[in-house]
Parts: sequence; C-alpha cells; structure tokens
Amino acid sequence: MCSSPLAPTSEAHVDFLPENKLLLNAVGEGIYGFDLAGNAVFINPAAERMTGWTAQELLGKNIHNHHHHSHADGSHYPQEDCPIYNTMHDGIAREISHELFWRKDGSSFPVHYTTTPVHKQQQLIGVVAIFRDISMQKQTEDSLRQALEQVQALSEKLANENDYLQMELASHTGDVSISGESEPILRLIQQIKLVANTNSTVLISGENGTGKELVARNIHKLSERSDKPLVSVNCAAFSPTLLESELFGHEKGAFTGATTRRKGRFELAHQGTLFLDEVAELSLEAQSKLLRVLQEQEFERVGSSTTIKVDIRLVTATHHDLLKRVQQGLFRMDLYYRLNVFPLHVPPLRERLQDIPTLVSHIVANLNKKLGKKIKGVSNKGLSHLMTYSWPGNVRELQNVIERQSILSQGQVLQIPALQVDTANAVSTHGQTLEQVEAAHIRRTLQQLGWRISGAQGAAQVLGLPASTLRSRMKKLNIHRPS
Ligand SMILES: Nc1ncnc2c1ncn2[C@@H]1O[C@H](COP(=O)(O)OP(=O)(O)OP(=O)(O)O)[C@@H](O)[C@H]1O
Repeated sequence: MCSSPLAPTSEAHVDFLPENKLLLNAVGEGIYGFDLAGNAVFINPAAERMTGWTAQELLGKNIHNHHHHSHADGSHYPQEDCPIYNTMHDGIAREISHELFWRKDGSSFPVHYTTTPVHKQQQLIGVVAIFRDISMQKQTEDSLRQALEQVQALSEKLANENDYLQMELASHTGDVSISGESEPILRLIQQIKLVANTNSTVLISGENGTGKELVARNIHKLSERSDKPLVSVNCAAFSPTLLESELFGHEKGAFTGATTRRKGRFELAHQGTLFLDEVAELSLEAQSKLLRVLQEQEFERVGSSTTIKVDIRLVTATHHDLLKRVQQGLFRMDLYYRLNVFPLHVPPLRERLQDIPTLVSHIVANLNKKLGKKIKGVSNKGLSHLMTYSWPGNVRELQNVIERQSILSQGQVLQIPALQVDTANAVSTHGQTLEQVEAAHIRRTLQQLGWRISGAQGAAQVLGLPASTLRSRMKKLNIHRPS
C-alpha cells in the first residue's frame, strides 16, 4: 500500500514468506507482504475477498494508491504518513485501528491492522500487514453507543423530572402557617402579605430556628407564582464548585462525575421562586455569578457556552449580619444592595415569649398527627418553665423540647421540667442589690410578654405570683409600661 523511495530488491521477492504460504492462504485475516519499495509480494485469498482486487492485479505493484489513498472524509492520505510505510523505514511494528481501506469498486471498509517488519540476517527486507474488516464491530459499537446515549438522555430526563417533582411537592405540601400573636410577629405577617405579590427580592434575617424558611414559604404561597415551584438551596451545604453546578446546572463531562447533563436550581425555579438559604456562605466567585443572573436574568450551565434565560423571584435568608460581612470584605456590597431590596427580620423567640402558648398549641397539634397521640396541651407549670427560658435555638428548639416530652409522656397533659438556664445568655447580676435584680427580672418578663400582667400568658403566671402581688411589686419598684 505504501511505496518506499528505496529501490526494490530482487532478494526480497524471492525470500518473502516462502514456506508459510499454505498456512497464510488459509487464515481469515487479510495478509499483504511488501518489499522495501512498498510493492506487494504476497496477497492471501482473504485479502482478495475483502478488497475485491485479485492477487494477480496487485502483485508487484505499489498499492498505497489502490487501498490507502484517502482518509474516510475523502481527503488525501500521503504515503509518508502511512504506518506501513513507516515500518518499512524504521523497522518498528505498529497496530492501527481507526483507518479504512478502499475496495476495487470504490467503497471502503474500516480496518484493524498490524504492520510487522521482516528481517533476514538482521537486515530489514520487508513488511507484513495483517488486516481485518471491522465493519461489524463498528456497527455493534455504534449501536451500543447510541443505546448508551439514549439511556443517558433518559436518565438525565428522569433526574430533571425528579428534581422538578420534588420541588413541586415541597412547595405545595406542608404546614406553612405562622403562629404567634406578639406585636413583632403580627407586623412580620403584615409585611409578608405586602411584599408577597410584588416581584421584589427579599432578604430574611434572623437567628437559626426563628422561622426564616417558613417566611420564605409564605411569601411564595401568597404570591402569583404559587402554582409554580419554590426551589430551595442551602448555600452552606455545598462546596463552591458543587454549589455552582447545583445553581446553574452542568453539561455532561463538565467535571469528573458529571456523567449526565443536569439542570440547575435556577432553571428548575423558572417562573417560580428561588430561595437561597444561608446566602452569606456563597463564595465570592458564586456571588459574582449570582449578581450577573440578577442583573441580566441569564446564565450558562457549567461547561456550556449557551445562555439560558430565566424568570425567577429571589428570596434569600441568613443568620449573619450581612452588612458586617460586607464590611469584612466577605460579601460583595453591590450584591448586598441587590438582595436587600425588601428586608424582613424574624425576631428571636426570647424577644416574643408571649408567642409560646400559641406556638405550643400549633406544635402539639402537628405532633398529635405525627405521633398518633391525643395530647391536649402543656401544664401551667410546664408553660411557665417554657416562658422563663431564653431559647437560643428558637422555635426549632421549642419544637424539639415538646416532641421529646410528647414521646416520654403517658398522659394527655405534658409536664415540662425546668429547662437548663442558658449561662452564655444569662444576665450578670454581680454588684446589684436584690431589689435591682428583682426589678430588672420583672421588667424583662413584662417586656417579653407584651406587658400583659394577668391571665395564662401574663407575667404574674410566669413569675409564679398572684397578679395583685405583681402589681404592688411593680408600684414599689417603680416599674411602668413605656408609653
Ligand atoms: N411562627 C412559627 N409558627 C409555626 N412554626 C414555626 C414558626 N417559626 C418557626 N416555626 C417552625 O420552626 C422550625 C424552624 O423554622 P425554619 O426552618 O423556618 O427556621 P430558620 O430560621 O430557617 O432556621 P435555620 O436558620 O436554621 O435554617 C420549622 O419547623 C418551622 O415550621
């Protein structure tokens, strides 16, 4: 197939493969013997069958131009590039898989071939090329590849559908009612109603467990987007690279492990609401990307250059002081202003202890359903214990305490033991008189309970005093409700 610039040696013609001819004629692979000029000196019947050229037609001829003249795309295949030609010159064996041979009728077939140098008395005298038609193998490979692509496309589609359905389920189920009667909670509910039906970006702040996610769910539920998904992402749960692909999606092969194409949360939230929890945890790089999406409402999947446009309403939450993070250089100021269009603050439970009775009823009702119990409520003493605790874990901690007691309790009224004083948050009384400590404690309790003195949610009950005694202590200690 490849012609060599060297002149043919008559010795090569004579000595090439003489004794093995019978055997070589019997094998299924095509075999060519070449002298150093690239002329065929041996052609077996299998080669004749595969190529359509008889040995008679090609023996003694330089046949690169017959079999190997062009690549699959029809472009010229120079003989200097041909592996058989190279073996004729350097005596090094080669194995080739991705080429084709041309038949006499102008058609071609994919071949696998080896080129082996032939030596005599340590002198290179020729080359043997052994080849096989791998059309069937290629066909099988192609159909396997197609089947695999179909399976991958299907699994990608299923994964996306599953993500979408999970979002749908999460946004349409679950109890989203906000319990509480304190002034800050009523104000918060009012603000949620006002902002829900706008498209404004909302930044929810508040300590862990105060109900920020619940607020986000309410915003979505009361908005015109409520029939579309609410998609939540906890930014603290992913490494920066994973978060990027979680938010924006990725193309197949974009990184190790990206075996299928995957839609990101931005795409899944199209026409709905995207809730980014713990937004302060975004890396500076992710912050830049988020800023771009907010400015242009478009982005690219990781590993793709195709721009995707989305229509989303963004709600974010953090338990950090985000402005402080800006001052520390940890959060982009421009992004802060973009997110903080409508700020909502969820106050900690210790600042609204008067919400505890309503919260307890709400939690007990949910627990009765969950645990199949018939608990009616909490004993008066238990309630007073709940209302004299500082709740560092906020409503979530309250839920946990009630759930624990519900599991332990045999009766229908929960007995809650005194909760351990949170020493970290306890007020220091060092250097104060007993009266000063008493006055401060009464004032704090009254403030936390909205200055209600009597009744089940009043300060007298919490402090374990008759209401009349509390009133006279207040008078004595000069404690007045601020106007
Ligand atoms: N006012 C409320 N009424 C009823 N349930 C509430 C209220 N506030 C919080 N919860 C419940 O308390 C739990 C914690 O609330 P949520 O997850 O919304 O808090 P979070 O501030 O987002 O917490 P984190 O910062 O840890 O993510 C949830 O089960 C939520 O339903």
